[in-house]
Amino acid sequence: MIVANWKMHFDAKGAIEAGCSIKTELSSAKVELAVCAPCLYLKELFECFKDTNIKLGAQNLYFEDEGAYTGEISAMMLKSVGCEYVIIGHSERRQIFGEDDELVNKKLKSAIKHLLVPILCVGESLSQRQNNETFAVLENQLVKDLQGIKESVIIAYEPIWAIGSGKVAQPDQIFEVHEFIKKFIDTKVLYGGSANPQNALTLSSVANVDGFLVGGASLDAQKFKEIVLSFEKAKGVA
Ligand SMILES: O=C(CO)COP(=O)(O)O
Repeated sequence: MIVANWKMHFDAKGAIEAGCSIKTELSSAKVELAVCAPCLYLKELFECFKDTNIKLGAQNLYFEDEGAYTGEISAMMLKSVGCEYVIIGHSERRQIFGEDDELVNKKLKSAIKHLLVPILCVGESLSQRQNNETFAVLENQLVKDLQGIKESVIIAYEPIWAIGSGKVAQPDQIFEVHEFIKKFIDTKVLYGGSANPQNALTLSSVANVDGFLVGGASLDAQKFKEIVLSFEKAKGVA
């Protein structure tokens, strides 16, 4: 599965153009694809992607269904515009917006209640990796974030130091972390962090990489397509 995380990019016209390009380039892809777009553009993208294999996702939600929560968007709302996936606990939300594991857990439960498939992001910072704390950090996140949750949640391993930095994690680093996560929860584990057309084949060759969560390179349909094709080639699904 390959997921685009557009983050806070594009105006309305740009988002629809990017969505249409992805549709043109990738409607015959064999792997599962999802585009996690800014909420404003979801409804129009839903129309664009209908009758294709490209699914729609959001990048965040608030855990209550409705109420006096100015500026927030709920799982119920996302579902009503055709979302099937939602990214939860991205490191940018944890670091910039102060989301803690308790909040992430509530958000996951709300997504599941409304039949959205959550993509839970976990990952260590550079200093945590340098201090050999990677597995302790991941275990702590997984235990707290997934408390009381048995339903299928997709996990994205996103080392914070690799996000948007051009510093991609090495295959052996990814392999051992994905193995650790899969021992904890039997589910798909995606890799995220500077995945691009140049490194996609190497990263896809890591046996327990079940896909990617792609930031920067997903803004360009050609680059996104090259990542998808490399993944299909490496996994023998082309
Ligand atoms: O944060 C990411 C995806 O959620 C990764 O972003 P980049 O692919 O831009 O490094």
